Amino acid sequence: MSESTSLAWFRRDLRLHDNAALAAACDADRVVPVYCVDPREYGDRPFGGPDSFVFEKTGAHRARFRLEALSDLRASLRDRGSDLLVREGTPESVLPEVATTVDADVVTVHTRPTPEESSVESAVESAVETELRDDGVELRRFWGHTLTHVDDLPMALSALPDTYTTFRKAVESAAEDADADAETGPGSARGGDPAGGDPLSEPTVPPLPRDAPDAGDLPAVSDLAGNSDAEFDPAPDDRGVLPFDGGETAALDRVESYVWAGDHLREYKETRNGLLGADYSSKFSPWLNEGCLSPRYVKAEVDRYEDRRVANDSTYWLVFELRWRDFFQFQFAKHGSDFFRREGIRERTDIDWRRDDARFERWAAGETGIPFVDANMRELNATGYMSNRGRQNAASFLANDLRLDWRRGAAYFETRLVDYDPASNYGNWAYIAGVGNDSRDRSFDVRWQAKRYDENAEYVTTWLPELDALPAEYAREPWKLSEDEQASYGVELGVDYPEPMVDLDER
Ligand SMILES: Cc1cc2nc3c(=O)[nH]c(=O)nc-3n(C[C@H](O)[C@H](O)[C@H](O)COP(=O)(O)OP(=O)(O)OC[C@H]3O[C@@H](n4cnc5c(N)ncnc54)[C@H](O)[C@@H]3O)c2cc1C
Repeated sequence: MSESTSLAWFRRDLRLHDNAALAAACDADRVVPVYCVDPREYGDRPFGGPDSFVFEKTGAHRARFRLEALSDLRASLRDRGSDLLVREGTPESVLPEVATTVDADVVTVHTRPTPEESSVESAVESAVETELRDDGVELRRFWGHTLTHVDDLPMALSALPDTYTTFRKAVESAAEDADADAETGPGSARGGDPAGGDPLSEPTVPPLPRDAPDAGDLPAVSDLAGNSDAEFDPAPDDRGVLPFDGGETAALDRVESYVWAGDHLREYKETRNGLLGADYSSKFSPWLNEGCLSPRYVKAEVDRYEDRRVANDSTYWLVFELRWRDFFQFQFAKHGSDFFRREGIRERTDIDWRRDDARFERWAAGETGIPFVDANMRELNATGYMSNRGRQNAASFLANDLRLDWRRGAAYFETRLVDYDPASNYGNWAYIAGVGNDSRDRSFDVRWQAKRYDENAEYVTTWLPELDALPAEYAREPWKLSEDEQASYGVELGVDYPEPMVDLDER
């Protein structure tokens, strides 16, 4: 009998642990792991219909992180006698060719609910059907990037509640019922993934077949993100919260150091709104979004921590936040590309969104004259990361104070964020702009927020050293300085630091 062969198509699931697609691929006798560097994910892209603008799809921070993650995955596979084939090209052109070369029977992949990702899957599916029909090759999709498996949702996707609290309560209660079932009897029969809520263990990956083509080289950051990040300096900025090394190895190290060695999980709920330093929040997001870390693995570590150390509001809250992540993933599965419309899923046509390139550029560069917004934008530009508190304020300022098309801000985040995910990013932006999953006013009073979360102006002066000489109140609100005070502190508004773009007193 001839041996069976599978292609394990890696995308944003760059890990060996809890990887349903890889585990299924490893049921075959021979496995060829492949990654496609898809040119559509890089370079300049238009966005937004008639009023369209151009933005760079993947900036240097995320490109760097992704390449490190690929290199780490390749090293792990090589340690196990396998390898990772890396090809530049669209998956629908690369995969049929590799499948033919190694005589594959099946291609396994993790499916994604977001429109661009799922259209690539469809293109691969039809290429495989058209080109490899006589060979009987099939594309098998697996769900593997959320905490709750799609098959375990307590409702159909079409009936998914559009408010987070209703969603969360339903999912929490279903998870409790499943736990009770697991304790009292046989597990429920569920398709797709044998593990239920538990992470899958790493499969045994067979050696790379001898007839597999050459593994190929990884591209350089400059090959992928050469445009708007011409000044990108791969050396980490020492003001950044973490260096964010890409890859599963660094991801598991971060879980170990945040949860166990540093013992930070016990106070996560109290510290999570911080702005400075490595440990006010988990910083798991880049690894979760490139798939170096599975959310089910994180939840299993939280459970273990609750058993061994403490179960409190903080341990609950980390999982609560992971459910927010799930919420937006499932929302995209329900509403699809409606999320990218300016009117959003709520079809709001009553907001007068403006286009003003100069004002947008000031926001993007961190030159608005509002220190709390500027410091956050400069952190994003320098490091690819911004805290959740910062994202809420920077997004709200663009959407609700400047009233610029919120999607342009979201697209800017898409370029820059090291942890960008379409559902988390556009879902949160739409929410704050008032066109997403909440009918309440979600705008932020940026002055109040700065006072509440950066009272001593430590954060703003870290990223705006030109305000360092000022007392905290003025560093937060430099427009209050009289001319005499500007002279005495040596900070001239309009010269050393911009005049504010809007009068926040008129809010
Ligand atoms: C305008 C805006 C854009 C955003 N864009 C992204 C994005 O592209 N990618 C992204 O992962 N997160 C995004 N977020 C959510 C959140 O800001 C980040 O997940 C968080 O700051 C990452 O840091 P952390 O891992 O330390 O978070 P923690 O506070 O430690 O939270 C743990 C995990 O929970 C998840 N999470 C927490 N808050 C949210 C949330 N509001 N929505 C979805 N998931 C959440 C993340 O996976 C995070 O890693 C955005 C938020 C806003 C307001």
